[in-house]
Amino acid sequence: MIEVQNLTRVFRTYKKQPGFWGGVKGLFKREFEELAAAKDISFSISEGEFVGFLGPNGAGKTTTLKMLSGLIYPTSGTSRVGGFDPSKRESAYRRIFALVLGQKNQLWWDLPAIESFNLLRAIYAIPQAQFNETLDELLDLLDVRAKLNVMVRELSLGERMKMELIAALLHRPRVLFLDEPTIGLDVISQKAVRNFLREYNRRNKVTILLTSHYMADISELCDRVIVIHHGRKIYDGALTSLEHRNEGSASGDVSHSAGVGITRAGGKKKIITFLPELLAQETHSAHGKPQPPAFPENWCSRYGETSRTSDGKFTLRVPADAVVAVSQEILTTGPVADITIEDVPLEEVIADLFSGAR
Ligand SMILES: Nc1ncnc2c1ncn2[C@@H]1O[C@H](COP(=O)(O)OP(=O)(O)OP(=O)(O)O)[C@@H](O)[C@H]1O
Repeated sequence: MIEVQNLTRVFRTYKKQPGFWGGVKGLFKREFEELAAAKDISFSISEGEFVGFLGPNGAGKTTTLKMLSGLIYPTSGTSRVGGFDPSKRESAYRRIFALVLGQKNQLWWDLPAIESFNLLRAIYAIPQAQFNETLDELLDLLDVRAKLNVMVRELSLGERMKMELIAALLHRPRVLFLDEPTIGLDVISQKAVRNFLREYNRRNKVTILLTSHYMADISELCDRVIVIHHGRKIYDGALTSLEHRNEGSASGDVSHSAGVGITRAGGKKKIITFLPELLAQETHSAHGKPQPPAFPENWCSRYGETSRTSDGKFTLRVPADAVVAVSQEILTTGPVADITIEDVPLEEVIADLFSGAR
């Protein structure tokens, strides 16, 4: 459905010197700076796929989505979406895709959403019966029927985003480009939008490319992610494989743990956090005799990647296949008030990937 080959976009911007004289100088001698916002990006996406498009601020995500939507021309490279070349801006192409920019509105601010929807029906020449049916389905899925006649400017951010999604989907696009659709929304609205997108993708087999800085959006919706950094693609594959990349060097340090046979084999890592009990007694003497703490400060230094928080909790990163053995060792070493085992947060995995690319 989406084929991108060596897509590149270079922006040329005027570098103005500071101050009044800098401005005057610029009238006679202009200095330009070139920035490749997207460099040689290639990927292909099949019909019905829901793909996360990740990258830090300024990585080139919006620039790529704008090229795929025909809003800006590529400097070089080609793309085809649903068989169309977006840069030709054909009317037939506009009917098969939609772009939702979380930070921009396409609804008229001073009109109720229904008025904008009716206008879009006319623009896309959507047959009335199809329009009614689609609108009905979307209003139910997004639960905003009661807000249809409220001025857009009076809607909450979450309600407005839901209306923006309806506006984008009225013409039943086959491809949906979503640029941070949950930005600024509270957790409940984020969840509602995510549930909607999952259900809509499942029901209609729409191909979706989603950018978001909220990793919950990505982990809940996308099986595959494409990651770009400084305009270049640095990862394209399954989200689970990306999570498995956080196996790294530290896992090797765990192998010589005293009582536990921990393999060096990579695999996904987990975080074990525990709070030793009776912290107060550790540093005081019982019956006049000094008690060595069950978990001295350096207790888990053998585990390589460990730390201790100011509230006394130990945090260990261990290979997933060592979690049971390490937990058992912790629980037999001394009394523990609390213990949790978690996956390494996706935010951290992605941040590691970015810093590696840098
Ligand atoms: N019209 C433009 N003229 C000049 N430079 C631009 C233009 N649009 C984008 N850029 C630059 O291109 C780079 C990529 O911008 P882009 O908006 O694609 O990043 P992004 O990955 O979407 O970032 P964010 O997550 O912050 O939205 C940035 O350095 C930006 O300043």
